[in-house]
Amino acid sequence: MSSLPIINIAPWLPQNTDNTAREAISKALHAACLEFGFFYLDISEYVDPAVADELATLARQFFALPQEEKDKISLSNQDHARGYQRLKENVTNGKADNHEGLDFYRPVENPDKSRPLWGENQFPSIPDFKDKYEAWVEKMKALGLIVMEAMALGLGMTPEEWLELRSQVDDSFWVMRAIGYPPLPNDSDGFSCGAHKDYGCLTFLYADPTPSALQVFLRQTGGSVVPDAAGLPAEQGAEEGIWINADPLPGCVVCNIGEMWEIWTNGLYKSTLHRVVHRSSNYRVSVPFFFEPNFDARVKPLAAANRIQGTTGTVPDKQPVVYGEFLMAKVGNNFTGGKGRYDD
Ligand SMILES: O=C(O)CCC(=O)C(=O)O
Ligand SMILES: [Fe+2]
Repeated sequence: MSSLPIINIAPWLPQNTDNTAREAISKALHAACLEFGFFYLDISEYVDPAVADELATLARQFFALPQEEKDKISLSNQDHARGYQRLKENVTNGKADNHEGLDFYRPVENPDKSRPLWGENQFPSIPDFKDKYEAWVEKMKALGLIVMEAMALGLGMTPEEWLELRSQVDDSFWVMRAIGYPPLPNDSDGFSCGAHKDYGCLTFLYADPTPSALQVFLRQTGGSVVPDAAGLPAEQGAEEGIWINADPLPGCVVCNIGEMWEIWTNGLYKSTLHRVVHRSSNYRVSVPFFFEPNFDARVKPLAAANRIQGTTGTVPDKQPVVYGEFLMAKVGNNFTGGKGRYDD
């Protein structure tokens, strides 16, 4: 059992126009982001859950291929970001993660694989794979804008303020991943995926039904400091709280906010640590979609957040970032030290 809220996005779908219902959802999003930074988003009225299942099945087919087949679309053929990444190639907090992955990013004009992040996506030659994944990307991009608008209202933004925020996310530099997790060996002191915060805007995670794999760190004053936090940035490692399971729920994606929301809200909303510890005997598959700001978006504290904070005292403004520069700094390590995307 977990205590993360379940929020149904249905009232915000274009065909539904009941403003009272929309406001209630926006309030629920605001409360969830203040308290957890994580929630279940019920999208069963938006997509047929069978479509998400198909993505997991396709990913499973790919990961089941012989190693040399998978290596044919290795990220080292490209910009070291787009493509297949072997088991344990990703490193978080100094430890190899017990997963393999396949990453796709927003296509770029004039691709150049010698430039970080600027190469071309590589799709497996499994029938339907490319079409089904591209269709999901389109669905999730549209969902990103819907959730952002609902959150803007929850934060008390005016329609004009929303339009300005919308212009920062309307050409999202999105990332789509398929991740394959063999069981973590019992004697391993590592993680399937080490504790990290997502660095962008909104993550929509669909995972197969495997329970007790994804864990979310609930901040609780008086709880113990982050266990197993070795290697985390000090201010994160010093947070107090407990780990809870965020098991998949039918019809829902697990949604969490990334570090860009911390900046937009000047720390009012916190991006939350999570990790994967998969010790059951099956091969687990998850397919997160990362809805991110535009590459050139200048992300800075929003006036609406300052209005809320103004009532509780003065909070120093967080430093603005240009999303693309922030992203390059995050993944830049991949290209030099062979470090992974979750490393700070
Ligand atoms: O596989 C999961 O459940 C979570 C993956 C994750 O946190 C990520 O890719 O950022
Ligand atoms: Fe994550």
